Amino acid sequence: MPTSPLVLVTSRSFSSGDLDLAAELEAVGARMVTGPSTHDLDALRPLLADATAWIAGTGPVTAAHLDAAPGLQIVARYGVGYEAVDLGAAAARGVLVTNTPGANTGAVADHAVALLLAGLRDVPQGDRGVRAGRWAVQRTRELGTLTVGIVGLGRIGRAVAARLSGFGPRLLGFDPWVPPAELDRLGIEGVDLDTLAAGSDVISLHAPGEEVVVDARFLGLVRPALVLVNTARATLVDEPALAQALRDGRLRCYASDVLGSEAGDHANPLLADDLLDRTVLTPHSAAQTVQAVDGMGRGAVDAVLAHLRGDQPPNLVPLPGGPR
Ligand SMILES: NC(=O)C1=CN([C@@H]2O[C@H](COP(=O)(O)OP(=O)(O)OC[C@H]3O[C@@H](n4cnc5c(N)ncnc54)[C@H](O)[C@@H]3O)[C@@H](O)[C@H]2O)C=CC1
Ligand SMILES: O=C(O)C(=O)COP(=O)(O)O
Repeated sequence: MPTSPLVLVTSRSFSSGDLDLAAELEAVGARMVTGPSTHDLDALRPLLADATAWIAGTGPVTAAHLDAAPGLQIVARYGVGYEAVDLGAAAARGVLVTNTPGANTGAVADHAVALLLAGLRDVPQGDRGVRAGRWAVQRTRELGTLTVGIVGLGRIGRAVAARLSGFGPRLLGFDPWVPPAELDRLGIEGVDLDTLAAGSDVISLHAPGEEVVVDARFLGLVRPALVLVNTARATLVDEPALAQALRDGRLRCYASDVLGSEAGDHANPLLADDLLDRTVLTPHSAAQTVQAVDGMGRGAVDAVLAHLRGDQPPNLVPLPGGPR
């Protein structure tokens, strides 16, 4: 192990759970520094210059970040999604990448159901109305009578399906990498994306944010009463097209934990005042439970400690051109 390796931490909630992870790093002689979770390159440059390991938040990890970190050996994503990490650039520089699969599955699945029900049953509108002295109600629909489409049937998508099965809706699913027989076993009808778009009253997104799924074409297929739930990534959605579709009444509600402009940028089209009653938004908080924060921290620190010991870290993300 190099003398006193520097571990850069840029996740919002590292060590805010019950574990003292900073102490675990210090116990092996590592020094820990923290940087902004936005991964602002200018702010990170002086910290990256000396870093051996980077416990990274959801911000971008680009070739420029890696070039600013000549001694960096491992990027341990604190969390699951790694679409913002330039894997090709990491591979080219011999930098390992890990993530923490499963650490926040329950937290995010719970949150998806919370957003789904809030959007379906007008919970935020009701709250605002009561506070303003308005007790007017709109009829809403019961989840058990509806069809829910789940895009992405990995850990979180399946956990959402399991939670929803208690409510009794029909479940449709789209995931090109899960065989139809496997979906059958989970009580989910496997369909193509267009069938899911046209046939669902609620759609919940659980695919990685590597490509746009909800684009203008998709929005042209959906039902006017649709509640669209996104606890995955903003990059799955064409946000300007979605804002326009909500405005035109082509779907009922967007309930989302993720926005293209996070951390206080009010320029996002979905934050327009006239869409207040058609959106339910949370601040990327789906994974922020005590259990998930500990799980993500545990996973990231275990990866860094294994690497510093000279062992293969758990949960290596396959890199382009690599063996896995
Ligand atoms: N809001 C938050 O705080 C959190 C968000 N996430 C996001 O949720 C995503 C899913 O997480 P997990 O279920 O743990 O990952 P996972 O890797 O277990 O599942 C992802 C599934 O999506 C499928 N998939 C890939 N491309 C697809 C496509 N184009 N259409 C449909 N399915 C596709 C894969 O085959 C896989 O089954 C993560 O990639 C991450 O971006 C994850 C945790 C916390
Ligand atoms: O696991 C993921 O991919 C997440 O999005 C978690 O994000 P967070 O650690 O809550 O900023």
